[in-house]
Amino acid sequence: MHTPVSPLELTGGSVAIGGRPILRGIDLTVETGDFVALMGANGSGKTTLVRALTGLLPLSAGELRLFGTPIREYAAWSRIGFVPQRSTASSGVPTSVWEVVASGRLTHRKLLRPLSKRDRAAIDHALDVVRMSDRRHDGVTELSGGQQQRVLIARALAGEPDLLVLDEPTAGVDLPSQQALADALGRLKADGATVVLVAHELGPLAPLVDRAVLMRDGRIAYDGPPLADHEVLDQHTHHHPTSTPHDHTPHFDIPLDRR
Ligand SMILES: Nc1ncnc2c1ncn2[C@@H]1O[C@H](COP(=O)(O)OP(=O)(O)OP(=O)(O)O)[C@@H](O)[C@H]1O
Repeated sequence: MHTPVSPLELTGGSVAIGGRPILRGIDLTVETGDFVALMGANGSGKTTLVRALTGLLPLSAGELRLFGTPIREYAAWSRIGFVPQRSTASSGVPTSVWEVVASGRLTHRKLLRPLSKRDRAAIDHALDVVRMSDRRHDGVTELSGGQQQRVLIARALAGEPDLLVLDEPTAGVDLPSQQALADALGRLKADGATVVLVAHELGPLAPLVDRAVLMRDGRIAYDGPPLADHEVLDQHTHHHPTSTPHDHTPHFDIPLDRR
């Protein structure tokens, strides 16, 4: 439960894709129990950073340690739960909510063994945390986008990770579902979970976030307590925060207090 080492420790981390530098010299340490939001404009490098942090993208420079172990020696992948961006819970094959969540236990199971009592308990608990227990027999395609996102979080939770990384869990999700997601993440936080999530806007997640890491052009521009809208604007830019995505104007539309 009490991990003496940092779940994530990236020093001087750089990533280049197709020879183009995308992340430059990132220093980021996440401690046990942190609830971190990676924020920033479109294209600032948030998704690339979470992919690098979870070992999905190689570093071109720098060092990454996961739970104290250098990435090249790291093997305990079941300690990390990853919910990728805008993933769909199903690809046309009718799959039940329970099956999707149960697939999150795969890293814990011996091949071809039936689910153990412990597996079933972890699956039930994960469904309960996201409040989807009563939908366990439904097909995932019958669910709203927000409910599907909760199922994907439950799938990651079923693996009982020590670190949960989520890429834009609230993107494209209606406000009541965002609130339901925030409630689920709030229950995890209350249990001492370590969470790193990408968020364009915090919305209902704002009260949970202890630390905001603001990305700008592949670098960390700010790392500290979440700032209110006007403070962010005062500190970083005088541009009105309505610039279009993928332009090169720095914009910090982080409506922490909106809604
Ligand atoms: N596979 C790739 N090939 C080429 N360029 C890429 C690739 N992945 C990301 N990039 C580029 O890297 C930069 C950072 O992208 P990234 O997706 O990390 O940003 P982001 O902050 O997550 O943006 P968004 O909010 O739009 O998801 C962008 O300029 C993007 O075009």
